[in-house]
This record gives sequence, structure tokens and C-alpha cells, in this order.
Amino acid sequence: MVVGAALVRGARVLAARRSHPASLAGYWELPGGRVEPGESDDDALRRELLEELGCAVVVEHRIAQVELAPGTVLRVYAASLADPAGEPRAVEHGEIRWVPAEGLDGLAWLPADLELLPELRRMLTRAGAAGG
Ligand SMILES: Nc1nc2c([nH]c(=O)n2[C@H]2C[C@H](O)[C@@H](COP(=O)(O)OP(=O)(O)OP(=O)(O)O)O2)c(=O)[nH]1
Repeated sequence: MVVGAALVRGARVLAARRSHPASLAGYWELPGGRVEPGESDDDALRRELLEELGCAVVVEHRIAQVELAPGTVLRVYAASLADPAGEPRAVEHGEIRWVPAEGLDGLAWLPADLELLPELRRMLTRAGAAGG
């Protein structure tokens, strides 16, 4: 099981460019990773984002899921920074970027993530309309 975060600030979502392994390097993804035995999805996301971005996050509701391979699912949760003034850092990624709805199509996403883009776009459009 893999969990990913749609980390939203204002009307932008944080996209991260992988730097490893070589087969995935250069592709953009949502920060996250594998759920370890005994962990909840929430625990795993908070741990992964602390490792990858150096900041604490609040995990909200699940927004989507996609099958990565038979028996492996990526579950995506909306999330926000625990400290809104905090600034994530690309600790493990080549680059991170806050992307608005209209920028989603311009990134080379991992193939499975392409399926998530309509839901991410809806989420960001709602966040924009709410003035966030
Ligand atoms: N984190 C993340 N992984 C994704 C996304 N889309 C996608 O296909 N994946 C795949 C890539 C990897 O094969 C797998 C997650 O691997 P990962 O490298 O992030 O997991 P991890 O940090 O726990 O590291 P490891 O166990 O592979 O060493 O899921 C996504 O949006 N976010």
C-alpha cells in the first residue's frame, strides 16, 4: 500500500520531482511512500512527509485511489501544513513546486498520477473559489 498527499496551500498543490530510482527519476509525483506494517495511512503520510519535506502536516480526507500494480494501491489524501508559515524543503526530491490548477498538465507526472489530475484540478478550483 502506498499513500500520497495532495498538500494544498492557497489554491496550489505541492508536486515533487523524483530523483531516484533511475527508472522514475525526473517524473513528478505527490509526496508520500509505502505504508509500513502496523502503520495507519495517516501515520505513514505524516512520517513520509516529515522525511521528504521536513515539515509536519495535517492529514484530511481521502480524495482518490489508483491501482499501481496488481495488489498495490496508491491512496491519496488531502493535507495541509501543520504550520501554515512553514516552508517544505526538497529533502529527498530533485525539486518541489507549488502548482496551480492550470499548471498540472504541464508537468511530466508518473503514469499512475495522470488519473489523479482531474480530482486535483477540482480540489484546487474549489480551494480557489473558497478564497483559500
Ligand atoms: N509517493 C508516491 N509514490 C508514487 C506516486 N505515484 C506512483 O506511481 N508511485 C509509486 C512510485 C513507487 O513505486 C511507489 C512508492 O515508492 P516510494 O519510493 O515513494 O516509497 P518509499 O519512500 O516508502 O520508499 P521505498 O520503500 O520504495 O524505498 O509508488 C505518487 O504520486 N507518490
